[in-house]
This record gives sequence, C-alpha cells and structure tokens, in this order.
Amino acid sequence: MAEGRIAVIGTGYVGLTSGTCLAHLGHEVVCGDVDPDKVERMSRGEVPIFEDGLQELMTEGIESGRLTFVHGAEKAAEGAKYIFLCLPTPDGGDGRADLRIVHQVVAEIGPLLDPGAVLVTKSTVPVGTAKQITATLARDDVAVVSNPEFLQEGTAVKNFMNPDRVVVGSDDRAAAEAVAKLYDGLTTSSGKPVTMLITSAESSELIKYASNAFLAMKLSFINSIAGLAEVVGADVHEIAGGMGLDDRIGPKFLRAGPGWGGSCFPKDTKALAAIALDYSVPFPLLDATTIANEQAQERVTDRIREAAGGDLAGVPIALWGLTFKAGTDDLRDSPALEVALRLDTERAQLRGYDPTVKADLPPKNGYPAVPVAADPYAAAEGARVVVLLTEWPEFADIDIARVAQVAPGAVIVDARNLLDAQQVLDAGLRLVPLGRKG
Ligand SMILES: NC(=O)C1=CN([C@@H]2O[C@H](COP(=O)(O)OP(=O)(O)OC[C@H]3O[C@@H](n4cnc5c(N)ncnc54)[C@H](O)[C@@H]3O)[C@@H](O)[C@H]2O)C=CC1
Ligand SMILES: O=C(O)[C@H]1O[C@H](OP(=O)(O)OP(=O)(O)OC[C@H]2O[C@@H](n3ccc(=O)[nH]c3=O)[C@H](O)[C@@H]2O)[C@H](O)[C@@H](O)[C@@H]1O
Repeated sequence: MAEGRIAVIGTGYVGLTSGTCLAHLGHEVVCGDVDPDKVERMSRGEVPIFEDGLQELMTEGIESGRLTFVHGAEKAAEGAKYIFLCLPTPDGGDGRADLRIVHQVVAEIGPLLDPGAVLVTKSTVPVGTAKQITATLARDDVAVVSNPEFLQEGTAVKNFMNPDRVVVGSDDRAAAEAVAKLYDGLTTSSGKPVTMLITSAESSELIKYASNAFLAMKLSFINSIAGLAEVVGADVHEIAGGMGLDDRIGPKFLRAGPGWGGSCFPKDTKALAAIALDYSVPFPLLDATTIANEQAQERVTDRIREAAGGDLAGVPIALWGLTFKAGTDDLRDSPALEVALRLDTERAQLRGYDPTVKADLPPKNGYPAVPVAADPYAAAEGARVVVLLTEWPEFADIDIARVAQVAPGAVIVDARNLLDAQQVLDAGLRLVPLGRKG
C-alpha cells in the first residue's frame, strides 16, 4: 500500500468513483467537496449519483474507515501525500476549457501541502496545465502529475477497476511512478495486467482530449453514414457490422443515434479545437465532428416533423429517454434534450419519460421545460409521435400493443433502432427507424 493518505478534491462522477475505488484498493482516502449537503449525505453512506456498483464499494469504504468525506478542499488536502483534483472543467463559453475552479483550488491548497506531496490532475485539462499549476504552486517540494480519467458514466466502477490503460504524465519520473503504483493490482476486463503508460505531462494531457475527440469523430462518422443510408436504401446496422469486422476499425462506438452528448464529448471536442486554434494548427476534423453531430440531431428532428405531417405546432410528442445515454441519470448536454429543444422551438407539446428522471424538468441551460410522466405508456398517451431517444433496455421490452391503445395511430421514431419493426407493424403503428428505410 502507498505510504501516505490520498485526498480527492471534487466528488462528482470522477472524484467519487476514484476515491471509492482507491479506498477499495486499500488506500486511505479523504474526499473533499465544496457542497456541504453532498458531503453530509455521502458521510451517511448515500451515493448522490446513479452509478452501478458504487453503493456497495462506498459502504465498504466507509465501514472500513478508509473512506471519509469532508467539506472543502483544504481540509481534505492537509496532510495528504497524493491530492487528486477531480474538479469541473466546463466549456468557458468560447470552446476553451474553463479552468477557474482548478486554479482557485490550487491557490487555496498550495501553501498547505506537505513537502513531498504530489498534486494530480484527474480533471480533463488543456495541454500546458501541469506546467501552469507548477508555476502557480511555486514550490520545488511538490510534484505535479497528469493522470487523466477514461471512465464512462454508468460503468464507472467497472471502468476504474478494469481500465484499458492508466496514463500518468509528469516531468518528475519518480512522482509519476509513485502515482502509477497507486493502481497496483488492477487488471483489464479480460484479466490481463493493465498497461501503465508513463509520458510527459503534455502527452498525457493530450492523450485524454485526443481519445475523447477520436471517439466523438467515430460517432459523427457513423451518424453521417446513417443519413446517407436512409437516402440510398442501405442499412446503417449492416454497414457498421461490416466496418466493425475490420480489426483496424473495430465494432465499438459505431451505434448510430440522435447524436452524441454528455458532459464531456461536446466540451472536450470543442476544447481540443480551441487548443489547435491557439497553437495555429489547422484541425478541420474537430469542427466537422461537432457540425456532423448537430446535423444528426437535426436529422432526427426532421424525421419527427415528417411523422407529424410537416408541422410540429401543437403536436403531442412523447420523448422516451431524456438522459444522454442509458445507464446514467446525467442530463448534461443530452442529445435527447437537444432534440427536445428543437421540437419546443417549433411549439410541439412535449411529455417525457426516463427511468432515472422522477420530476418534471424545469427549463435549464437553454433546454426547455419537459413534463415527465411516471411510465412510458403515460408519456405516450394521446401522442401523435413517440420518439425513442435513449437506449434504456426497458424500451426494447415495451408492450407495443399497449402503446397502440394509449396512442392510436401514433408514429414511433426510433432514434436508437431498438424496436422490432414487425412488432410495431403488428400493433398497427408505424415505425420510423434511423439509418435505414422504415
Ligand atoms: N463525467 C465523466 O464521465 C468524466 C469526467 N471527466 C473529467 O473529470 C472532471 C470532473 O468531471 P465530473 O466528475 O463529471 O464532474 P461533476 O460535476 O460530476 O463533479 C464535480 C464535483 O466538484 C465539486 N466542486 C466544485 N467546485 C469545487 C471546489 N472549489 N472545491 C471542492 N469541490 C468542488 C462539485 O461540487 C462536484 O461534486 C472534468 O474535468 C471532466 O471533464 C473525465 C472522465 C470521465
Ligand atoms: O471524458 C469523459 O467524460 C468520458 O467521456 C465518454 O464517456 P461518457 O460521456 O460516459 O459516455 P459514452 O458512453 O462515451 O457516450 C457518449 C455519447 O455517445 C453516444 N454513443 C456512444 C456509443 C455508440 O455506439 N453510439 C452512441 O450514440 C452515447 O449515447 C452518448 O450520448 C468516454 O467514452 C469516456 O472514455 C470518457 O472518460
């Protein structure tokens, strides 16, 4: 076990998962957050986010005494050997990452750190941030290490415990190796030892952005292929299957949908484009990746408008799925809400359902208010168009005959291609799939 305690600053999807899993690996971990209510709830063992497997490990950590929660960054950082920054780095409005919270916390905790402490950026931060933090700290006795996180929401614990790789970057080789050692004992999902990649801080910072932007580009590519497939009479599933059989392409991240979203792909793709621009390096693929994503959201909206007969004003529409993907309660930059916004602008009457959303959505971050029903059938009642936007497994098992009863004559626009066309037809409804003819 590592000598010295670990502090985790910021207990969101990344911080809470990392802190809990590091405690599970045997480390002593103190998590600090600025939100006192959240700290109080977590101290009682309550998991504030929807994340498979987190509750069990968090209870285990608290009961073992290895995992504790405190209010504020300073309290967590004081006396710690490793300080993991898991703070938000949102879009600053011009595409660049807003690092104000990171810099503010570094300024707060810098003077308190013990000599020999290692400050680790787990947040996704632009290239050059480790250098900037080193300059702000102005301490020769504290090392700065970049250790980006690659977990996916919904499978965060699994991804943390079985990563494809761990990337650690620093000018201080010994500090980087010490951070890599904290992950000792982890295996990949196929049981192999995890590759620990030690790089410069700059490479490590860019590996994170390059990975996210590359995945977003892959999705934009298949979504554009879906648009083409609809016109030429091909089937995007057959195409993705055929492409994925090529080892060099691989089958993952080729599921066409209503565009990609979430708290990271949109902001990180834009942030990488901003970095390239700042360094005067042409990188048109990144802008194209974002533009193609907006086109994918637009295409789904077009299909819905066509299904409604050309005019959306006053048309009752059910939205099945509101989160940015299945398996999470996260609504940040959700493609479902992007589509809802477009429909709302055209004055459609929306009603949503999502297994993790229990209350009506108020207008937020530019997205419209969406009344939320208790189940998918209540959402569909009286709807002229039902749109499947998030790939929750319960939609694949939906009782279509019951939908036909509550929404006779409705058209189902299946933006995740989850439903069986024949079943929908048998129930007397029309199905509009994505990336293939209906
Ligand atoms: N959500 C994800 O799946 C992944 C996110 N990332 C990156 O990790 C970073 C964190 O992301 P999330 O965990 O999603 O964020 P989040 O928004 O879920 O959590 C951030 C936490 O930091 C706390 N916080 C804010 N200001 C603070 C302060 N001054 N002192 C202490 N705590 C403070 C907030 O109260 C919140 O609990 C971002 O840079 C993100 O890009 C990286 C990989 C995966
Ligand atoms: O930096 C981050 O925050 C994380 O961002 C993504 O993880 P996440 O945001 O949890 O979501 P993904 O599972 O990657 O899905 C992103 C979007 O792509 C969509 N998607 C994904 C896969 C696919 O085949 N088709 C598809 O439309 C999802 O529905 C969702 O809207 C990355 O996959 C993680 O590796 C990374 O750590």
